[in-house]
Amino acid sequence: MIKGNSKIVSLAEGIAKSDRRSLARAITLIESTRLDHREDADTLLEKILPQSGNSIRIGISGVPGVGKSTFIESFGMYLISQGHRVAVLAIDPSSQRTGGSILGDKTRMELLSRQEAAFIRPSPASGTLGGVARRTREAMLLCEAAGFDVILVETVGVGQSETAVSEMVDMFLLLLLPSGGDELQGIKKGIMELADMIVVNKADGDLKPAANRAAGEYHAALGLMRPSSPNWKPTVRKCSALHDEGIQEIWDVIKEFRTKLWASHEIQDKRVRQSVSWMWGEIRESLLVAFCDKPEIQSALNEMESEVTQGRLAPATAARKLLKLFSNA
Ligand SMILES: Nc1nc2c(ncn2[C@@H]2O[C@H](COP(=O)(O)OP(=O)(O)OP(=O)(O)O)[C@@H](O)[C@H]2O)c(=O)[nH]1
Repeated sequence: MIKGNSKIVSLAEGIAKSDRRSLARAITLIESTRLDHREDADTLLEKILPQSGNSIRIGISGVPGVGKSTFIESFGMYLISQGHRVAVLAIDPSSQRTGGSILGDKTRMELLSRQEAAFIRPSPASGTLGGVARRTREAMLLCEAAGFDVILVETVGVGQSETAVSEMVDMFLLLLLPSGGDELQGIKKGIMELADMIVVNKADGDLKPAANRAAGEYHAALGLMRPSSPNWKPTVRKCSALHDEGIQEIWDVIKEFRTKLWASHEIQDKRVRQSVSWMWGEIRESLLVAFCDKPEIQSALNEMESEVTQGRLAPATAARKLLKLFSNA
């Protein structure tokens, strides 16, 4: 117990001094599924919580190949040149299936990963989307406590993970390719609706005219949607991540977003809502785990399922019987 505590104290001190090794070790601790590690992680999070929150949290999404890592490298290097400290986290749904992460690995952002003012962490490699999102949120708090003032949370454009990311950030950026029309059809409307800014990447060379057209089409498409904030109309920008063009303009938009929505208290309110819904998500996840772990439930589950399958028991009745077993256990 004492040993555990002194470890936590030294981790917290390391984080407060922006020590990257302490930060990396702390994230490994919160990613652990061991019960004693979880308790240590909770103690650590409680300690660092007052130092968290001083950042702009930005979600970045886009289909594979749109240039996310090129963009994050270029954007991150620009931010560092402006005196910021940048943490890159990821939520990678594919890593849950394959056990390997395609996002946030260091080789994808070679230049950025060598910077003292950057911290890159791949997606937690296992667990449900809810579990992975939780650990990314916690990593975000730890990065903030370590003095990173811009947090980028990256995800692949496949749907559910975008929603998870949008629920933990202040602003959501959608990266798109310079091909309107067909692609526009392919993008789920729900994802477009999450975007506070659309960035058409690869606006360079032969792709420039297509990027202009695409930007116009996306602008028109956004115009048809009802903005989620009374103080912010989602906007479209073009850039070439490869040639570092348009990057400053994107940061200008982000700063404008932050200034406006901070003044209107929307960012603060959003963070409060996110925290409360995170708490409920945590309760749901933990209850389900506790439920499935109970031996009484495990031994009754098969029978109940087969009763439901064969139509002998209504699903709701089976659920209630199991819940009763759980609360009596
Ligand atoms: N012309 C041009 N090519 C770019 C630009 N940005 C990225 N690319 C190229 O697009 C390809 C994909 O870029 P990545 O940054 O790996 O894309 P990603 O979205 O991270 O892809 P995944 O790692 O598969 O998710 C690479 O060949 C890049 O060189 C750009 O601004 N202009």
